[in-house]
Amino acid sequence: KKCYLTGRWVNDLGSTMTIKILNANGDFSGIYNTSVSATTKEIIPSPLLGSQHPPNRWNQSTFGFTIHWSFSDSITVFTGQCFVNDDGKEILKTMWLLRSCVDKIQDDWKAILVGYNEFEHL
Ligand SMILES: O=C(O)CCCC[C@@H]1SC[C@H]2[C@@H]1NC(=O)N2C(=O)OCc1ccccc1
Repeated sequence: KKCYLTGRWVNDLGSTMTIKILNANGDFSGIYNTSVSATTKEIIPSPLLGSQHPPNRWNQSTFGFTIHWSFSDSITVFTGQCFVNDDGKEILKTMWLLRSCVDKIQDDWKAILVGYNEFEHL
């Protein structure tokens, strides 16, 4: 059983994403709907662009994507791997780096958050 990135995913925080394959070298795009916010701004869907190892090696492929948040000045980069677990379910194990926009360089130290999330196919 192979793990295909295309389609809809939900993570342990309840955030969802939809991935569509762009081309044969594994580039993809999609939409990310986060369910958690560090801001008071209204959360809206945000575009993502990414790439994964060549489709001819779909099984357990590694990938990365960037989310250009539509409701903040932050950028988040995810990286992970697509696994099929013992029950035959497709799981994305990911970690991300969030770069939030700080007002001055002296605040650069507090501009990065790191996180990890597991996604299941919807
Ligand atoms: O979505 C998931 O399930 C995993 C990712 C975690 C939530 C992401 S981090 C960047 C973005 C999303 N939520 C949020 O408030 N964001 C944001 O950009 O807020 C602006 C901000 C961030 C940090 C500090 C202050 C403001």
